[in-house]
Amino acid sequence: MSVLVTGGAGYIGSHMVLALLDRGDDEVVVVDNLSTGFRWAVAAPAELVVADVGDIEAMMRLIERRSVDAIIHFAGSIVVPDSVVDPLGYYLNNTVKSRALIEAAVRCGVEHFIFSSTAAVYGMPEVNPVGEAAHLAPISPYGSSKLMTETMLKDAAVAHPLRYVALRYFNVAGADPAGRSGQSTPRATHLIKVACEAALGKRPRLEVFGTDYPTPDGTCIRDYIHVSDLARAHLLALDRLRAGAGSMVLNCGYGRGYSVLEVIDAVRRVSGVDFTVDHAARRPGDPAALVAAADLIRSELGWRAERDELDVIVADALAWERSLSGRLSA
Ligand SMILES: NC(=O)c1ccc[n+]([C@@H]2O[C@H](COP(=O)([O-])OP(=O)(O)OC[C@H]3O[C@@H](n4cnc5c(N)ncnc54)[C@H](O)[C@@H]3O)[C@@H](O)[C@H]2O)c1
Ligand SMILES: O=c1ccn([C@@H]2O[C@H](COP(=O)(O)OP(=O)(O)O[C@H]3O[C@H](CO)[C@@H](O)[C@H](O)[C@H]3O)[C@@H](O)[C@H]2O)c(=O)[nH]1
Repeated sequence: MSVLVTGGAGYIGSHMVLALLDRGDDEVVVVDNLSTGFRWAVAAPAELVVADVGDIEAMMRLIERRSVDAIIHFAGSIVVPDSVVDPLGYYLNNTVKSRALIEAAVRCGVEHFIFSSTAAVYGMPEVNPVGEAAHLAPISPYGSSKLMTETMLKDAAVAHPLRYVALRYFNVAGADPAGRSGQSTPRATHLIKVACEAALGKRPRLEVFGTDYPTPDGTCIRDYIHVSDLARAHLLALDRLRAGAGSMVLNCGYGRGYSVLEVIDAVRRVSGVDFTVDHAARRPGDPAALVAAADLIRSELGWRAERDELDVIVADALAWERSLSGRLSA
């Protein structure tokens, strides 16, 4: 039996492949169209198939050839502001193509499906920490495209012998502690990555988007989760599904938030570099605070955080950023 990891050449997917291989699950096949991922990010002996998850026939052939019993679906488009500019592109890549993949799974009898959802399904939550039962009101096409996939999975799981876990990631950060993978996308927009680039002189400065939010220091608060802790949550979800558990929707965060200024302090502290920080206008669509209620994932999966110190997340991200320059041309 193989695990199919879509988007396994990308940031989080490449850590998932490492987590599977590290625990001895060697039958791993990756599907990635390399639109933002990297061939080198797929660790051996995982097989990389360069294909599009929307190609239902190709997905069915692959599922049959590798006897896939579980799909972990990371492939997608991820930049929230881009989704506002190109909503139909986001609905195509995230929703329409996920529908094709789910149909391939159903037609081939794959019973276990894990989906990368997002805290963006909550929009601007009225209460923090935000629980899984909170009102779902995405404010971007990106968040809507992910919520629509959650809905398809919910309905498909009623009609077919398919069980799924939708994991709603909060802000994913950090890198493999052993230095084998990390966030590599050029022109990244994520705060910790951008701050590490500024600390290493790859950017002239960091801009703080908004200092007048109703938070203690006026900047936005987010729940940053280490990518290795997140990958481990997927392993546990996979084990639960294979053991017969029912479908679940779970937040992935630590339940603790840090402001933009606290993150900048951590990057300055860990790097020892006092890089330039400018105050800028609010970025459209940013909620003031987004922190996970993280009890359900602990009770349902027995998940425990291992790298939840902000300085550890930053140190891993910084180490990866230092090692990155030579790799991107590969
Ligand atoms: N990074 C975060 O903070 C975050 C937060 C919440 C949810 N997520 C979700 O996690 C998943 C992975 O995100 P990431 O940060 O690793 O992004 P990423 O861009 O590094 O990885 C996405 C991968 O999917 C591939 N891909 C995209 N469209 C494809 C398609 N149609 N067919 C085949 N491959 C395709 C890309 O080439 C890339 O390798 C995404 O679904 C994203 O929405 C990420
Ligand atoms: O140069 C920067 C970059 C970010 N920020 C701020 O930092 C915070 C975090 O921003 P970012 O790292 O871009 O993450 P989010 O916009 O919170 O979105 C991430 O986290 C969401 C879940 O919480 C996911 O759905 C998204 O895919 C993922 O990009 C926000 O307040 C931003 O305004 C800055 O001030 N300056």
